[in-house]
Amino acid sequence: MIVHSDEISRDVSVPAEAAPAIEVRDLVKAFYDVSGDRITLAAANVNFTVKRGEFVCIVGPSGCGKTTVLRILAGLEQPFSGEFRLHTSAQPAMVFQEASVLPWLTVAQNVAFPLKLKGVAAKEQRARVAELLELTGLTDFADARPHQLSGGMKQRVSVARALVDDRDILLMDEPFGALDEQTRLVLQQELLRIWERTGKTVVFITHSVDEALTLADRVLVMSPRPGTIVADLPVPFERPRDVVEMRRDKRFWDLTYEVWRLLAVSPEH
Ligand SMILES: Nc1ncnc2c1ncn2[C@@H]1O[C@H](COP(=O)(O)OP(=O)(O)OP(=O)(O)O)[C@@H](O)[C@H]1O
Repeated sequence: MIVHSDEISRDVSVPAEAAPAIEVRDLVKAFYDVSGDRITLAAANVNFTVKRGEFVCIVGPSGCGKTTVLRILAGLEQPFSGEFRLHTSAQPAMVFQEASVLPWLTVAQNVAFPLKLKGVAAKEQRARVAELLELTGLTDFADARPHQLSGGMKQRVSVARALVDDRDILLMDEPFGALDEQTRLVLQQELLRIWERTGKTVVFITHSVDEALTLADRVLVMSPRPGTIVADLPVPFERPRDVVEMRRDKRFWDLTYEVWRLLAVSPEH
């Protein structure tokens, strides 16, 4: 889907002076094995800040601790040491690599689920779900069950559900990693359009350098395990972005090379 500039309802550039939404300081995470005598150091001295309304991608080799950092931010893991602050009153919303849809519910019921848990009135639920189905292109599939959907559509349901109760921070762990390249590109464009409209703060993990440069305001590069941030690269492309057109820009390939070089020279542990 091509985004036209008149569809954009807000200025999508993040002002340099924007307040921080997420602050991570000297974060360390270790896991103990069942006998408690062997530890795996998953992340070491992780430091970064994400501004309000910013889209930040984290890339790094497999096992370097990306998911661990995200799970700590989501409150699903405790850090070993260090600290983090989320400047928001609500828990962040999370989208995982595997679309976590409930197979016995329809698309609309899946999206409504967080509102139902909160006891939101039925009329308000219906209005909000209709809005999110529209935003994610699922209106015609409101009554479908997950087994009738493609992988990309299931992931759209996960994104809609993560946005339905309007939390400020969205944490995304390789949400498009299991999809084919073409579906992935379509969903990247749609995610950008949604982000441009909603102004969420997004932290997005990916193995794909290409995906990170397509989406992010900044790319954080992690070293191999125990992962730490080795580079924090601004991505200069103007917004709104067209995920296909931006590949004509030489800066895209220069940055791709730079990130790959950083990933290649990170010392193996
Ligand atoms: N619950 C756990 N118990 C023990 N070790 C764990 C646990 N969770 C993660 N680890 C270890 O921590 C390290 C970092 O894992 P993590 O899943 O954060 O990496 P990742 O960068 O997200 O990897 P990938 O890109 O392959 O998904 C790995 O060595 C992993 O085996």
